[in-house]
Amino acid sequence: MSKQTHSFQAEVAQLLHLVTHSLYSNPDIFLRELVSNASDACDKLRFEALNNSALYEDAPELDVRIAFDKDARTLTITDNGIGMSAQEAIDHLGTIAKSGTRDFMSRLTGDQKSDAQLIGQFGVGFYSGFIVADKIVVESRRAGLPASEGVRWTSGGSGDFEVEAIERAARGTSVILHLREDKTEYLNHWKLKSIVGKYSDHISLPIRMQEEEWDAEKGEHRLKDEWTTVNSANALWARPKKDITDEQYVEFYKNLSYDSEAPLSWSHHRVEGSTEYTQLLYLPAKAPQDLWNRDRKAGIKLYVRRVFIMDEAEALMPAYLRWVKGVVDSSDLPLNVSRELLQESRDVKAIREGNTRRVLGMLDELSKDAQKYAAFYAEFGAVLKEGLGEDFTNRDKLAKLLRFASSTQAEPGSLADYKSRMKEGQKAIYYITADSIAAARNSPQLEVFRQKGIEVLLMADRVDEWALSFLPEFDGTPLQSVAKGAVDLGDLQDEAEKQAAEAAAEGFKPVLEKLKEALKDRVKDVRATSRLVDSPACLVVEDGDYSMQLARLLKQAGQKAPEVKPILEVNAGHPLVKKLEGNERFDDLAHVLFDQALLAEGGLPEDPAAYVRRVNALLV
Ligand SMILES: Nc1ncnc2c1ncn2[C@@H]1O[C@H](COP(=O)(O)OP(=O)(O)OP(=O)(O)O)[C@@H](O)[C@H]1O
Repeated sequence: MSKQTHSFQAEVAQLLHLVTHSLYSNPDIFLRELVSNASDACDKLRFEALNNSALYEDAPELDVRIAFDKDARTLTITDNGIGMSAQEAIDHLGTIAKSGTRDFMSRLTGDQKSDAQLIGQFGVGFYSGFIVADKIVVESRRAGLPASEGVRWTSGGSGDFEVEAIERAARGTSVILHLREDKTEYLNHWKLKSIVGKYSDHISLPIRMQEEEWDAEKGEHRLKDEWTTVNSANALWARPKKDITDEQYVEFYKNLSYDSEAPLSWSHHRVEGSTEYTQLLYLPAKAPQDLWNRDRKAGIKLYVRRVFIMDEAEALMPAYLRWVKGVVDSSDLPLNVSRELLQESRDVKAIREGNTRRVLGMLDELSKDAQKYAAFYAEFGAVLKEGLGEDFTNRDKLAKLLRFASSTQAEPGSLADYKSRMKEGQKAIYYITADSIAAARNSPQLEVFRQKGIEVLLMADRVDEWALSFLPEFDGTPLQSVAKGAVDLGDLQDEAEKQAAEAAAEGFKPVLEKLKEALKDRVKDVRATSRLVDSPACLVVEDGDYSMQLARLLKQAGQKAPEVKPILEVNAGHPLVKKLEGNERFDDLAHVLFDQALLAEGGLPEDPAAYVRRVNALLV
């Protein structure tokens, strides 16, 4: 075959024009693309050789070699993979077949700056070479063809390319980049090695380079003869599970997470079906410092066919699982997928759902070991609750994983445990939120529950009230805050008690009216209650209102919180309340009653000095 000149397909010409006329946010990506092509070519050879081992010729060990020549200003990426015939070189390097690049082209705006940015994110396969080179020569021989059927493809990246036959003994492909004037930085061992380390470390083939040594006579660096492997050549997740030891899993986790502690557990699966990917997910033992930062990116690295694409691929894990570490390696996504595309992709959605299911499954498994699970929960329990508001599909699974302190139990337990201890006739799961578990445990609102031996869950995490608002029921039983609305213990309160309470309330009405008048600026209502036993009064809010505690939290966080006016509930049987009737210091007593209820509930009197003055006046 003599030298032939071919024109690029129109789209390629358009793409090349862009590549050669733009500035790049990240020129390093060309090496990732070319190494990935080289690795794909080796995968293809391996596959074809399954039925025809002669294709390996006398070189069964596959690798990728990166070499540079400072004098010639060339950088060469060589593989001993499948190679290309002359026709394949014309077809594959002259047209665009892959969907990713077509998609990329369709997103071009014509505005040079934004298009250049797009290229940086995408990478455009083989043509990325023109980011750094003004001429590319590809020499190749397809496995199985004789040495005389080699091909040389040459292009300056404008409208056309040349193809000629060459003699090539070695099977596979060399891509020779003639570097642009301003791209001398890539003629540097260290620079190339660091790009490989960053983007191609987990390519499972060895990527080899020649080490440099100092030639004192000539006063310059000289390349050594032997080739050393510069990547770890070890995509752990791509290996069969049975070949990986626990130590190797742990070591990989430490590299991945920079965590010095071993993970609690891990899960490694190849997911098959309409979306195919490998997931290797780890549950860390300790929460990171910035766990609470919801802007913190997820701990998942995304690979496409073992080529590193991005860190912190937040689209692959919901925010409430942002602390899970791991790797997802997709077989379906295009290599040049961008963060923007990730958000839209159906495959990514399927992967996220698969990851979520897997993590919840791992947690379910972990929860069978109460001690281990308690240690996990102490670190991550609170952030897990965010999922109630975030992931409705998995709400029931998530609810089963939650643990709460309880007014009657020494150790935190699950909602299912609570249900198994519910009293005959009890219709709700009762809970209280407060600033601390101690404050919740000693809250006056709990008195009647304690008297009747009814368990109440105690909650003191910041997210509790918000999260619980998304969990109206568990396994058919409603959840009810004991600090909201009137307390109705239903069948747990006997008829005689109810009637006695109503009668007492009737006789007590004039006092209630006076209290309402005295405290009209501070309360929404004043009413008699049967929820108190030892305390004279307590504060509650209406169903649907923010609790006083949540309003305080929001205020502390500098957020706008609606003004919550509480309801003062008083215990008509308490000696202090009995003293109110006809008392000449009614007004002072009323305010003290209110401020004490506020204190008991974790708040502070609006005017502490006035409170102290009133108490002192009553004491003398
Ligand atoms: N080193 C190589 N050995 C053999 N064939 C190659 C090599 N590099 C490129 N090719 C051929 O050229 C084609 C185009 O390469 P390009 O990088 O533009 O896209 P791609 O590799 O198909 O897409 P993607 O990078 O998204 O997988 C490849 O599909 C392959 O057939």
